[in-house]
Amino acid sequence: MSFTGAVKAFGAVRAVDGVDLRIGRGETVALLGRNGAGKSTAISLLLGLYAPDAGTVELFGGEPERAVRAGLVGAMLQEARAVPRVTVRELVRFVAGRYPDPLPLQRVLELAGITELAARRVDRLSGGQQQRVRFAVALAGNPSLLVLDEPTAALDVEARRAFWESMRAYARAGRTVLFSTHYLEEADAYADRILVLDRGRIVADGTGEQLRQAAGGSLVAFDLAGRGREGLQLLPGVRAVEVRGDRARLRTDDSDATVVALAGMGAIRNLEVAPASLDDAFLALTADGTERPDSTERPEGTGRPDGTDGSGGARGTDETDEMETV
Ligand SMILES: Nc1ncnc2c1ncn2[C@@H]1O[C@H](COP(=O)(O)OP(=O)(O)OP(=O)(O)O)[C@@H](O)[C@H]1O
Repeated sequence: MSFTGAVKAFGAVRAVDGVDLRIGRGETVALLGRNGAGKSTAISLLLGLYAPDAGTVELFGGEPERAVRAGLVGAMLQEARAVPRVTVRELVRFVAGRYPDPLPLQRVLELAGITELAARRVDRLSGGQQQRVRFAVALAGNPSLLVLDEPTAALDVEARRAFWESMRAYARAGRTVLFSTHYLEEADAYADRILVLDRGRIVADGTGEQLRQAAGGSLVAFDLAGRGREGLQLLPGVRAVEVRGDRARLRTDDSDATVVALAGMGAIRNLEVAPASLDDAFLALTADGTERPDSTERPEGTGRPDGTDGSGGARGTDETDEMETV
């Protein structure tokens, strides 16, 4: 799948604002971004629901619509209204029947965790149950690419865990999965690659670890014990300083150097060093302040992920042409 300079605007709002992107076969990719960042619009472009105003979007080497019609894509969108009167089984069977090589019905119901709901009417299910039915509908055709827009938004903790297990089982068989989410920990745990979208642009592209690095590798916290914050910003490695009450938190690229400098100042009361969380990374990447990289370039330290098997080393952008693209 590829986006090349893709733009989609609604009046003055550029919901997708010049996105360049390639996703290879077999990748599991998370799309992260604040409300209104452009995730759903990007997904709609990918599925051919919108045509780009500028640039191109390709799926399986051609127009998205063609790939969708050929049954290569299964999608779970945010606001599908339940079809009245049909049962879960009837709906899933109907959808599966429209694909050339569907999964067996029982398998779909099992993967979506709705075996016991099969005889129930779709329009009488709870929000979370309907969401699982939408997942079943997306899976039914055994698509090569699964696109999921906030798939776990209405799910309880148990259903969420079951959902991710099924998604993983599906992805393990070599399928490509693209999902959007607001849950950073889900992106970190289940995607090999995280794309952060902000105001219609991709501001980061890498593994969770790479994003954490890009945001500033570590957090160093200590008690100010009455001293001021002056000079902390200038300590080696420090990128950002936050003071709450008597406690200072420094985001640093080089925690060793920062700690040595703090020790030299005698500022080591209740000293703590912790890796930056993905939340920190996300906030740094999408904040309105100066910390946000204000171009479409990847922030330093991010790049294409090296996959999760640890065998391949980092994939440079210059190799992307060799990637087998969805
Ligand atoms: N059909 C539309 N008409 C007008 N504006 C739209 C339309 N769809 C999206 N937008 C605008 O485009 C921007 C991106 O919206 P989009 O739904 O893609 O964001 P999102 O990242 O999916 O947000 P959320 O996390 O809230 O679902 C927003 O400013 C939104 O208001």
